[in-house]
Amino acid sequence: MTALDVSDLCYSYGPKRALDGVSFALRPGFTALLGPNGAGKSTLFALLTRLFVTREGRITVAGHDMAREPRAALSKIGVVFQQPTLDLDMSVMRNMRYFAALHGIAGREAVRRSEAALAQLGMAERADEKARNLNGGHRRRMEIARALIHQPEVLLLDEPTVGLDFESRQAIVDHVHGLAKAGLTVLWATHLVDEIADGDDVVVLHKGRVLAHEPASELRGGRPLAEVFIEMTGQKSTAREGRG
Ligand SMILES: Nc1ncnc2c1ncn2[C@@H]1O[C@H](COP(=O)(O)OP(=O)(O)OP(=O)(O)O)[C@@H](O)[C@H]1O
Repeated sequence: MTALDVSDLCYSYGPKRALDGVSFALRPGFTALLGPNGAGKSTLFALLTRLFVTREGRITVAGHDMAREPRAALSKIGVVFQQPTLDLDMSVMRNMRYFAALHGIAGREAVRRSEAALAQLGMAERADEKARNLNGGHRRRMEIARALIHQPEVLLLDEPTVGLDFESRQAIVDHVHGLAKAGLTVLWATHLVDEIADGDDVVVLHKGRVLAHEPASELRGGRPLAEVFIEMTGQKSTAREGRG
């Protein structure tokens, strides 16, 4: 059983077909959802987190059908959206505990899990700092830690490094690869090929369709991934966005 299985998923905004028969099954580890702007990545994430609902196609999370057992399915998903959603006036730990409470986790257990999740992102020593005082990279790492608090099987991240400098991006990419190596199923939406390692799987999404799903090393076949991406989509991956 794969942790995330998407089958024949379709979604339209009025006459605009945003997803058109999207299917993939993820194995544990890091999968990049690579697509240019407008490919349908955010629409897919909205369906995977049940912000949007569709009758066309099926989503299964850890064996739970999203349409028939949404609670069970959602309890297995951790998500980091593109837009930050922290309370800047609360400390890191308070943000974590608040989120834990939303999952019905309180008291010592909430503290224990918060500390463990923060440690996984190299944020343990910042637990007492106010979120407002953190830099952008640390805020993002805290949001990722927060998404792990209910111990999901699948972690979804929608372009999590947007707006960050090169070092912050790299630290986040490395941390999340570490989580994937430890057995988490990660789906990382991006249009930046330099966030993808050769050992990662890649789902290439373009105009609402899956053009490829294979390990990065096979997809690029000895060529730079950026070149293959441009060839497939006709769009440039702005690999150096945020640098300098
Ligand atoms: N509310 C909407 N109404 C109409 N069309 C929409 C709406 N939201 C998205 N679309 C269209 O659906 C398609 C997929 O958009 P989506 O935002 O899912 O892509 P994306 O890959 O996440 O792109 P980006 O990286 O720019 O967020 C695009 O053609 C977009 O213009």
